[in-house]
Amino acid sequence: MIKPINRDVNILRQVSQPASKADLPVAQDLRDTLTANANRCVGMAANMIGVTKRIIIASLGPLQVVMFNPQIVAKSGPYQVQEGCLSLSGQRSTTRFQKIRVRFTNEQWEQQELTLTAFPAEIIQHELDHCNGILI
Ligand SMILES: CSCC[C@H](NC=O)C(=O)O
Repeated sequence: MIKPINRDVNILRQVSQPASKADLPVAQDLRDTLTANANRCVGMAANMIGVTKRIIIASLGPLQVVMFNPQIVAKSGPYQVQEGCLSLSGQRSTTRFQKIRVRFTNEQWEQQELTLTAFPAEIIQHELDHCNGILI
């Protein structure tokens, strides 16, 4: 279901709780909401739709990838970049890493790892910050 975008910083600043299998339906809400906002958004964390669980979605090329309990297990190549966020106005400068390895649970509830670079890596870092209550 398409959900309203949460702009309440009291919720956005909370550290999200680990996700469990019971949270699988949140994936569809994230997919629907990202699709509805695809003209201005490339990724979301569950707290952006008011669910303070560690779940993110990212548009990686043509795919929308949902990750439960994502963790960055390796990173290299720091750089500065200007980013925006659907939950905030304006753009802000932040530090990201050019290359990351992310470990997560997929929608089949299997553990998976992906190595990502450049913009896909940036999206994951932005959304994972949301899970930790960190805003750009
Ligand atoms: C480059 S990372 C930017 C991610 C941002 N989404 C909000 O969580 C967005 O603009 O889609």
